[in-house]
Amino acid sequence: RIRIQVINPNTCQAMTKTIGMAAQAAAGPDSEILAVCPSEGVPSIEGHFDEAIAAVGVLEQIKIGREQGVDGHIIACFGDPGLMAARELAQAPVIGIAEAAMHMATLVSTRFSIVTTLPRTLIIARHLLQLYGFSHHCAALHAIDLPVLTLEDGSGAAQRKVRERCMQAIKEDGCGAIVLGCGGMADLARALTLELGVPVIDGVSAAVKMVESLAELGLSTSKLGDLAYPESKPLSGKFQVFNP
Ligand SMILES: O=C(O)C[C@H]1NC(=O)NC1=O
Repeated sequence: RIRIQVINPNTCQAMTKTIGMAAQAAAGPDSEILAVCPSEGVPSIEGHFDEAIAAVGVLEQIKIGREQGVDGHIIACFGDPGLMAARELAQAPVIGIAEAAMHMATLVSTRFSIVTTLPRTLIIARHLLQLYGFSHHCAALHAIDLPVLTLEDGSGAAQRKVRERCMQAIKEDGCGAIVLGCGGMADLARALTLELGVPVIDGVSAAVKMVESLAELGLSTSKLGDLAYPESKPLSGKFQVFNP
């Protein structure tokens, strides 16, 4: 039995549910999904400041997951906030949905486009493309120019904008695949793939399959060198939660 902790780094319960359901839909019969979000923090992540705040909550959840003995952790926000810090803290694999979706897209296309939420977060996706070495694989980046939480407002407006932008990207970018740039879009990928006839990739589902693969291969985060457990020192104030 593989237990996978899926962390929505923002504190929106509805989005945590959307993400958890998408993860469960992708999970194999022997996998159990534990969908969580930080007990405190930021309701949505729409920039560098939000990411910095969210990262602490991610690390708290990583610590809890490690104590529960989970077989893998997923950071279900397209900025992959706290990913390397989480890998230092974790024993099991830690995968961010942006890296998962980008890797998957390179396996089924020569170039992919990204569709995300606010224009100001495009720079975060660009930075990740550079960091992960996928800049030359990305044809273009688009934003639907709606706040993240409109994906959970029940109007369907954000979902319609995502569909429009995907169609526009397919027409204009010369891309072979689309990466959905938000954890809250996780439930849209399968229907859009069928309707648009090109791979539309959601990082939550991609990360679930990658964690399952790593777990079954007996691979976990290397503790040799850069990702060794953090140097032990007495943390103070609100960070005492991390003291051993
Ligand atoms: O960066 C974005 O636009 C999306 C990102 N923000 C968030 O709260 N969850 C996410 O996946």
